[in-house]
Amino acid sequence: MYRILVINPGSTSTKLAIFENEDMILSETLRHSSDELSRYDTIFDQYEFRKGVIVDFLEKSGYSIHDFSAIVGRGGLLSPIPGGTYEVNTSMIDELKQAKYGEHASNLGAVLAYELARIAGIKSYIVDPVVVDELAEIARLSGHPELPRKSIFHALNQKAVARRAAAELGKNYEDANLIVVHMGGGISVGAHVKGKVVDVNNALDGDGPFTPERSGTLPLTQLIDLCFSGKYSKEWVMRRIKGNGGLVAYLGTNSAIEVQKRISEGDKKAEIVYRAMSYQIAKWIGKTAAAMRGDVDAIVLTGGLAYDERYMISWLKEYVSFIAPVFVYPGGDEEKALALGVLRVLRGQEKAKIYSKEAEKWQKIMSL
Ligand SMILES: Nc1ncnc2c1ncn2[C@@H]1O[C@H](COP(=O)(O)OP(=O)(O)O)[C@@H](O)[C@H]1O
Ligand SMILES: CCCC(=O)OP(=O)(O)O
Repeated sequence: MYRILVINPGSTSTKLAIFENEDMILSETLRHSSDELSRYDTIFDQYEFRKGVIVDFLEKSGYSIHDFSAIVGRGGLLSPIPGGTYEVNTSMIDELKQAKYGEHASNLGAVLAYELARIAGIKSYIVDPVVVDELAEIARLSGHPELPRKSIFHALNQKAVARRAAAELGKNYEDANLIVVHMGGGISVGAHVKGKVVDVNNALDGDGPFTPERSGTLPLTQLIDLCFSGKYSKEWVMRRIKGNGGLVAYLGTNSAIEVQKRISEGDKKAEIVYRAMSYQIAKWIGKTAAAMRGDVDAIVLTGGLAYDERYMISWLKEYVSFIAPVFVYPGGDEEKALALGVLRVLRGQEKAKIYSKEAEKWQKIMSL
């Protein structure tokens, strides 16, 4: 029997789980408020805080770090690579620590898994990191050659729930056309065409609907004016669009649970802002349906916000049900997908990929 520790750092949460083979025997989600996270200047500054959450979880549940066969973390901002299970290595860790490809909580997944695995003398892995890139050539153009579009999204959960939806439709994932919408701290809307995510908004960098903590796409020239007004630093502007944008900017909270409560108590501003977020998500779904020429088998809604049947899900259904049937998978399958990715490697069904080799191969293909 293999016992696997799963570490999933999100922008608003840390999710932990313990698997014995395919079975999840324990799990916990710790939610982090924007105030709590605003104490840290960089993602790496959160390392001790997030590690403390894991140590507490293990202590509470009576496990030691020596009880595991392997540790798997959510994969962060690396060079673009194909999907799969990767063994964590030092070149990956160096890039994540330096935030070479940007700052996001998922950068801590590999680092935490690696450091804890080192103590236990076992291996650590990541699966389908946020930089999985399957974009169609046409989707890479932004409107200016110096600013190509990038594939940064909830690849792990998008792929996992897309397979679940395809199975529900009686199809193989490789034969299905799906729009998958992950709604967490960030929001990504992916066009899954026959097993590949051929288009998706960059969920991290100012592209897409606004989210619990991000601004999404902003009016471009107004943003440029703000940046050059002389009043703000680059760091300040970055913070305003990532971490302090979206619900945090309008309502002072990254918690949709809190926003729902305010709406049910009659708070009109909370209702307008939350409705605007659903309206923007719906517009991205419509735009993605057009990119798929309307050939959509199902729309899949997932992530933390998909628990909100009363407002978010019912509003979205009003807007987009005309496109295709809507499946709702609240939360998602991230922890299971991480554990299964590692199990395939431990059982010898798949070889773990090597990060630098895959990144190099990808770069060669892209420069053809
Ligand atoms: N039961 C729920 N009802 C409504 N919103 C929820 C619920 N659970 C979580 N959320 C909201 O989902 C968002 C976080 O989603 P999640 O997928 O856990 O994000 P992340 O992994 O980015 O931290 C938060 O705004 C949180 O308040
Ligand atoms: C970096 C893209 C994935 C993302 O936005 O994750 P969170 O929802 O955890 O912030």
